Amino acid sequence: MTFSKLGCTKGGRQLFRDVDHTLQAGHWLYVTGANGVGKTSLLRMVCGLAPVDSGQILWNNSSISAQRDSYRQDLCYLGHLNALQESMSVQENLVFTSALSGVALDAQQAKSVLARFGLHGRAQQLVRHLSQGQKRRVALSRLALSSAKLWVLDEPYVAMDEAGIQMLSDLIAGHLDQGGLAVLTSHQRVPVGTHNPQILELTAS
Ligand SMILES: Nc1ncnc2c1ncn2[C@@H]1O[C@H](COP(=O)(O)OP(=O)(O)OP(=O)(O)O)[C@@H](O)[C@H]1O
Repeated sequence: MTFSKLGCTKGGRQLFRDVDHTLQAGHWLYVTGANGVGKTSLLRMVCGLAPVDSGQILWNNSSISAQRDSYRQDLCYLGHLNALQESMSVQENLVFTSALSGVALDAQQAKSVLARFGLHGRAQQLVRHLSQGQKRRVALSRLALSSAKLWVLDEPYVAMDEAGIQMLSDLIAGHLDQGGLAVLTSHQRVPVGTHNPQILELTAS
């Protein structure tokens, strides 16, 4: 994935401009910078959730805006919010979001991924009855079910305890080992196995 002279304007204010970076398969990009500098805005552009104001984002050497459907298949995005249906059970949420990406998840698969994320026995519980950290774990367990090549994660470690942080780091490392890519923001520096990050520090323009 390549950023070419990428720029972002919000509310008439230029946040950043002329950002150039290339991320190869098997690597991850750690987007850093002060509060409000535009990290989430950058991630939203990478996901196609916000238009690219200036410059380009290339995926497989062509602009993401020219290949929206196929690009979406290659992408798994976890934002600040967990994007869970609070009134549905944990298992229903996993089945539902898997179906949206064309994967038919059975109960056994759901149980085993939940066990892996320390949520054994929670499959039938309503999401609204989970703690913040448990909700985050459900959201993150979607990554383990995703075959997307590019993971875009906005503050994925928020509300996670030490075991959860390790679990997620191992998951990302496994993804990179298989040739995946990840772009993430975090206000805490997190090691991802032996994978050193490429660092993109945004600064106010
Ligand atoms: N739709 C919008 N209209 C106007 N301003 C916006 C809009 N969206 C974001 N902003 C502003 O753009 C700036 C960057 O926001 P963004 O969420 O990208 O920052 P961030 O680097 O992720 O911050 P943090 O570290 O606090 O999460 C902020 O000043 C924010 O108020």
